Amino acid sequence: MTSTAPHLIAPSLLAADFARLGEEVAAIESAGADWLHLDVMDGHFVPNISFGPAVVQALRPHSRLPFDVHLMIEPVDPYLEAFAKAGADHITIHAEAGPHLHRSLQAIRALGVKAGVSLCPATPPEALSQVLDMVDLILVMSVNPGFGGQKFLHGQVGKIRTLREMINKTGRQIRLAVDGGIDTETAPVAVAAGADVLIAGSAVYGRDDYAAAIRALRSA
Ligand SMILES: O=C(CO)[C@H](O)[C@H](O)COP(=O)(O)O
Ligand SMILES: [Co+2]
Repeated sequence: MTSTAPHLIAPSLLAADFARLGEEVAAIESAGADWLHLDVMDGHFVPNISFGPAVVQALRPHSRLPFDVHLMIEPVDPYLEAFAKAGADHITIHAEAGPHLHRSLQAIRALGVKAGVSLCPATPPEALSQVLDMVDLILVMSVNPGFGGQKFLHGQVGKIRTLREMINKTGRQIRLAVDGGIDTETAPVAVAAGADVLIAGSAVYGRDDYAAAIRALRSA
């Protein structure tokens, strides 16, 4: 079962040149990206540290693209307002990042931001069965979160398929994103399973020609 919505390409800033972030954000909009994916890592929930709300806020004037903020942090609740104020359009939290997923999703919605929830590779799709009415976006991690440039875990494809079926049954418009190891070989696999947002770091920011890389993913 595939999605009827147009597929979106969301380059991940994690693979950009951190010394030139403003230019990198503007360049990816000109290259035809649909969203900008921003990976926030805390060195606690994941074994890496990236950037926080101050960087998101500094980048906001450089692009009109929707800012898709992927929070790999624990706890999340104390930081939601800061990311919303910084200019996040979507805030995605991890189902594994605390015992009160429902409360955190309520808090995101109360901030007027689209609410997303992400699943690590070891978490089953059923973890979301009680919150499907509260989410605008589901993000399947096809690598273990924390680093760019890892290999796509093909064992996650069945989960993408199951989540597509769960989403279609709701009748709600919920985007299904796949994040990690997406390139021209794995993008068609993810889309065939039902994904409609492709998040790609190395396969876009790791290339010289961003527009060509985005076109290649779109047509793959
Ligand atoms: O959330 C992430 C890592 O935790 C990144 O979004 C993801 O890994 C993108 O990088 P790549 O396309 O290079 O795998
Ligand atoms: Co991400």
